[in-house]
Formats: sequence, structure tokens, C-alpha cells
Amino acid sequence: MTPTALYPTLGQLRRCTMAVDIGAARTRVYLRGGGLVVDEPSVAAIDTRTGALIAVGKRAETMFGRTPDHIRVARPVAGGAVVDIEMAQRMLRHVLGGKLGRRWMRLRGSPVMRAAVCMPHGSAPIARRAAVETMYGLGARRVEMVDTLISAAVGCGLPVEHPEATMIVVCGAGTTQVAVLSLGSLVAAETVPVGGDAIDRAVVDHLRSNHALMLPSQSVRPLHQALGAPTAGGTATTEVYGRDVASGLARSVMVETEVVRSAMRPPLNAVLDAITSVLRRCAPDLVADLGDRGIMLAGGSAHMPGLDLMLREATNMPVNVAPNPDTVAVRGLGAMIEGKVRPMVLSPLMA
Ligand SMILES: Nc1ncnc2c1ncn2[C@@H]1O[C@H](COP(=O)(O)OP(=O)(O)OP(=O)(O)O)[C@@H](O)[C@H]1O
Repeated sequence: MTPTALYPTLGQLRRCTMAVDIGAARTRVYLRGGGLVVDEPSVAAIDTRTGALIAVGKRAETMFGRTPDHIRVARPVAGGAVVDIEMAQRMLRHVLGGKLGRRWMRLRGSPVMRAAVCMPHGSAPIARRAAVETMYGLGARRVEMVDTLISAAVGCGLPVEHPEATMIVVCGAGTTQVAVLSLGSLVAAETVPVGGDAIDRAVVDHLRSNHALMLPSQSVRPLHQALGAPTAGGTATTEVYGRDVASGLARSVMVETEVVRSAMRPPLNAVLDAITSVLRRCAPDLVADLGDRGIMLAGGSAHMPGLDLMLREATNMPVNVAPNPDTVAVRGLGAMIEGKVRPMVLSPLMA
């Protein structure tokens, strides 16, 4: 098997057939000449008695918390790494269905089946190894890895190859990655193990400890909407439904959106600390560029209403949410394998 490069050239990427982003929440696959063909929750349900795969993706996700004992609903990806390689391979094989086979056949002239994978910034060698093993299981014989921050910046259409600073914050489910880029390189970057899931967990924990209410995960989204809605003076409240911790019965409580907002503050502070730490490591000229251009916010959590506003207030910098923020990384990598990216050298952190 061919060894894997961490910073491949654009030429090496152009030889790849598919671009893959295996995230804690969702798995995305972009096929060369086929576009984004998979965008599914990274979830698989198996029958523990027979080992059979029962469902993957969206269908498996709806089974969470609703299965009998013999069905296990698993997330093969956590904290930015594939933690169950076999399950990840089964899940990918299933969501790709026949799409990959046809693509391999069409590209039979190519001597080696190659895949490009986005890796979270600063991921450990074991996480990279797990991603490579996962792709080998799908038939790839060479795997090129690109830092998610670079592919997301490309996917957002940021002029990363120019000698001026651009800043990107990719807030996913389990991690948030922050970088300042210039001339195709990461000038400074940081990853924190906090994302949309930690923010949701902070809200769930607040309701359990202060209102003795267990909130089902699907009830957190409507609460986000309330948090993002402008308040016309006074104290805004919103009604949430859950299960009483003591009695187990369904009930609702009225919660003040401001109180929920402060419950979300600890995980958000971790994101803010990462932004300030990255800015502190940049030269003043680069920081001056960012004063005008601001921060590009990407990742699925960029959909969270009010997150951009909170970051704007805390940093005093303009914050723009990328169009389709959750798929920018795989679409950026897709643009690289399609050869649609202006020539540049992809390199690790500048010394
Ligand atoms: N409309 C929305 N409102 C609030 N949060 C949202 C919305 N859509 C997605 N999210 C959040 O975005 C997160 C998923 O983001 P994304 O798809 O970028 O994750 P991922 O790439 O799989 O994760 P990671 O990068 O951490 O491996 C989840 O925490 C989810 O709750």
C-alpha cells in the first residue's frame, strides 16, 4: 500500500476520485465528476444478535433512544476521529451504494484508486491512521489527507493563496477549528474539543439541574430558534417539553432565553479563547487585514441562530456565515480534486 501524504500537492489531489469528510455528526462524500453524493448522519444501527446492519444515516439516527435491547445504534466517529473502523467502513459502503462502483469502473484507466480525506487540524497520528484504514476498506489504495481548515477555507471561496490574512472558524459537532491563513498556509491555528454538541449539552444540563427536566435531543433545535430571535424588550421566555426527572412523566417549563444563553457561555468561551489565542500568534499586519475582512464562520453549528452575533459581540470583528456552512470542507476538497483551485502550495503551519 502506498504511504499517505499529509500535505499533498494539488497535482496529487487531482488524481483522487473522491473527497471524504467523515465527521462526528455527518459523513460527506464528493465524487469527481459527480459532486456531493452523500451527506448523511454518521450513524449505524446493528442487530447485536446477528451482526447485521439494520440502518445507516438518517434512518439510523431516528432510532436513537427508541430501540429494543438487541439493536445498537452507534456513532463510529467521535472527537474528530474514526473510533470504530469496521463500522465506519460498513456505513460508508452502504451510503455510497452503487455510486462508487460505477465511478471506479469509469476511471479504470487510473492505476491506483485514490481518495482525499479532510482531517481536523492537529489530529493525532492514530486518528490519521484510522481514516486511512477506513478508506482502504472501501478499495482505495492511496489516501491523501488535507487539513480541514484549508479545505474549508477553499470551500468558502476565501482567497487563501493571496498574501493577505483570512480567518476561518469551523464549528462542527465535536470540535471547533480556528485558523488564520495567508499564501496557502496556516499562519496560526487551533482546535478545541468543543462544538455544537457541547453547546447543546450545556443547555440540556442546565434544564436538568435547574428545572428537573430531561430534554430530548430533538427539542434543543427549537430552543436555538428562540435564542436567535430578536427580543423586543423585556424578558423573552420559551416553552420546552421534556420528561420530569423524578416522576418520568412528560411536562413543560417556561425558560428565560437569557438564562439559557448564559448556560451556553462556558463552551462558547472555549471557542472565543481559541480565536484570541490564534489572533495573538499573528503579526499585526495580518490582524489589521482581518479587521476589515472579519471572520468566516463555517461548520454545521454556524446554522445555530445567534452564534455569529455572539462571536461578533465578543470579538468586535465582522462575522460572515459561509453559504452552506456545513459542507464547505468537503466541497473545498472536491474543488481540489476537480482541479478547480488556483495553483498554490498547501503547507502546514508557517514556522
Ligand atoms: N440548524 C441548526 N441549528 C443549530 N445547530 C445545528 C443546525 N444544523 C446543524 N447544527 C449543529 O451542527 C453540528 C454538526 O456540524 P457538522 O455537520 O459540521 O459536524 P461534523 O463535521 O460531523 O463534526 P466534527 O467536525 O466535529 O467532526 C451539530 O452539533 C448540530 O447540532
